Amino acid sequence: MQYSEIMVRYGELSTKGKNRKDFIRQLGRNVKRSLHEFEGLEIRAQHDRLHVALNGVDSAPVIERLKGVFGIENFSPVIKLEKDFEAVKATALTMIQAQYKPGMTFKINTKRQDHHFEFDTNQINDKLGGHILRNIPGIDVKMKQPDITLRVEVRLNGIFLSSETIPGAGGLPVGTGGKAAMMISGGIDSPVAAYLGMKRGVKLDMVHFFSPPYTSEQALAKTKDLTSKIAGYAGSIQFVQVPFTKVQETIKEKVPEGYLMTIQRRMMLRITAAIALARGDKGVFTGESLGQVASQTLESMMAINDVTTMPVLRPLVSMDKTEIIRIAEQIDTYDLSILPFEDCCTIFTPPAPKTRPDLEKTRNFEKLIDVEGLMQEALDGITVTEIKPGENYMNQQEEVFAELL
Ligand SMILES: Nc1ncnc2c1ncn2[C@@H]1O[C@H](COP(=O)(O)OP(=O)(O)OP(=O)(O)O)[C@@H](O)[C@H]1O
Repeated sequence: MQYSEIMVRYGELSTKGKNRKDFIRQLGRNVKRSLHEFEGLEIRAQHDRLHVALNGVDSAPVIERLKGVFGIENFSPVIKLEKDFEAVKATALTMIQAQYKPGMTFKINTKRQDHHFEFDTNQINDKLGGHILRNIPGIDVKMKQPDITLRVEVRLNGIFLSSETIPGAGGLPVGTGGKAAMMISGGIDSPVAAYLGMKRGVKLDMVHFFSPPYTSEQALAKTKDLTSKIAGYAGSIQFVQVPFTKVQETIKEKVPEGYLMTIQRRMMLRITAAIALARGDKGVFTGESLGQVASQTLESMMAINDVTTMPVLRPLVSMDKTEIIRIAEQIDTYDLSILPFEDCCTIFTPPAPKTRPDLEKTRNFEKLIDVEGLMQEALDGITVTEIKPGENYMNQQEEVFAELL
């Protein structure tokens, strides 16, 4: 069916009073960015709804994209007709026929803005309902929770028909909640935490630590691919890669084994907080949850958090692994995450790290390394890449390997 426009209903932002205007403007920008390659679309963000005029563009791929934009409660593809009631009847029938399966019920729901139109609301409901009943044998009318609701809006500039309400991604438009740094590994959890952070309207810069030659180019490429998946919800994401080999080697050489992991994490958080500050980010997100591994006890979090006053946000803190995996599957990061590439943290983690590190001991052991010097060296080595949806870094790596062979 060739629709003329998609009508988008706002989510939570409608309750946000004075911020409403900013939210609508940001959502408009985000929708434009996510639909940028469809030529001919006209996007108008108005105070109650956002309209995407299709101007002949196929609605199916546009609908798929809109499903990933935060701040949208739901949306409906709409057909706009001139005020010709015969045409309205014919189109209404085609729309319901397209959705009808034996046993289904329907109702017509009319709103009339143009009070000069030849029929009033009840007449329109009756006439269209009768036309459907006569032409689709077996279909029944049901007022409460019918399977199909055909919405008819008689506006000043035409008659608008819609019969489908497609759920949106919910949440708040990315960008309305400020900006933060996200510590992303190649694992299952951090991409899910990133998704949940963005769902609350936060724009994220990804920060990733890698340790060549202990971690491979493929492991780095995999994390970039995960970022590309998440970028589908944000338009594009800045990926900050931080060389971490020297820090890890020094810690391994100088610090007692039980405290290796805690001090490594402190260095990671310190460096991330410095990057965040320099980029105007107001917090650090991680994929930690309570009680999964040694770094994720309250004692451990206290010993690690000690290095910064920036808020450290952990959207997964109370989730079970099965819940996290379910979201990873839904956002299509799971299959990538489980590819077996090494992470710099796991490589240098001793078999028995302290699960309840002591804060004073941690601070004292850390004095054995040159914190400032190592931090500066890592910061001097960072590379920033702009990552867009649909990019594929792992394949590029395979091509490089193929050339070398
Ligand atoms: N190489 C890395 N670069 C950036 N952040 C990292 C890195 N490794 C771990 N982190 C951060 O520390 C958090 C905890 O990592 P850890 O490996 O202990 O747990 P995890 O539950 O396996 O997390 P994930 O599945 O995200 O790797 C990660 O979610 C991420 O936020």
